[in-house]
Amino acid sequence: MIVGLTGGIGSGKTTVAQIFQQLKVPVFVADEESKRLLDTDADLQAQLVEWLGPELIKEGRVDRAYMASRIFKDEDLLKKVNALIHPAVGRAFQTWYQKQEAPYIIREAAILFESGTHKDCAKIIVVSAPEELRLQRVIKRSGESPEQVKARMAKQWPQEKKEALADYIIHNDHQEMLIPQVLQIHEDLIHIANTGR
Ligand SMILES: CC(C)(COP(=O)(O)OP(=O)(O)OC[C@H]1O[C@@H](n2cnc3c(N)ncnc32)[C@H](O)[C@@H]1O)[C@@H](O)C(=O)NCCC(=O)NCCS
Ligand SMILES: Nc1ncnc2c1ncn2[C@@H]1O[C@H](COP(=O)(O)OP(=O)(O)OP(=O)(O)O)[C@@H](O)[C@H]1O
Repeated sequence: MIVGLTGGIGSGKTTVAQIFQQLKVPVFVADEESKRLLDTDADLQAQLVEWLGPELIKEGRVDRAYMASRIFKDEDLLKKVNALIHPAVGRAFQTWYQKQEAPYIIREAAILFESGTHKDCAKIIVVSAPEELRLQRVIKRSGESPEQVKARMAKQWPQEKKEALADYIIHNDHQEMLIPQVLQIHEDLIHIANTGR
């Protein structure tokens, strides 16, 4: 059974995914696979250089900060990049998924809904946190400016739209503890995987 895990930038998906991993639930992380492809797929790199220019490659690797500075302010470019990378990530997921034997697995992606991937998921978990807190977390983690982080946020669905389609919502706002929320969802998912309801 495929369970989608999503939430806007800085909501805490990765933190939640790590708790599921500790419960021995296999987790596929779309951001990580996307990074691996950027570093290793020569055809993908060549196409990106064509669109973004030779400045994209620094010391043999994709300059991620440069790529972010270009794609999140250019709607057409972002669409093209998404259309190039997302199918490749989807293929990697299928290869990975074939090998899994756990009752359920987690597919983590920031843009699960935006990319249409939610359609492959039996259940969906959305991690939510107030926008200001998400903004501060990401600025602290990445050193990007508020404007840069807001540009990425603007390319993602609003949190309320995601919450409306969620089977489970995890609140990561310092009001509720994360681990008990994850444990309860895990128990429920194991039950569904074993009984079909
Ligand atoms: C532009 C890149 C190189 C910037 O790398 P960086 O290390 O700064 O960010 P990272 O990949 O860790 O992503 C951090 C967060 O940015 C947001 N984000 C990334 N890509 C996108 C996108 N295409 N649309 C909206 N938000 C995005 C997500 O919230 C994500 O969790 C990278 O994000 C990228 O290659 N994006 C395009 C491919 C993509 O969609 N990847 C994400 C899922 S497959
Ligand atoms: N409950 C929390 N308490 C304190 N810090 C937190 C909490 N949740 C997340 N953070 C921190 O906020 C930052 C963003 O969290 P995380 O990386 O899990 O978010 P994400 O949703 O995966 O973001 P992205 O979409 O950018 O990948 C991280 O630096 C993380 O350590």
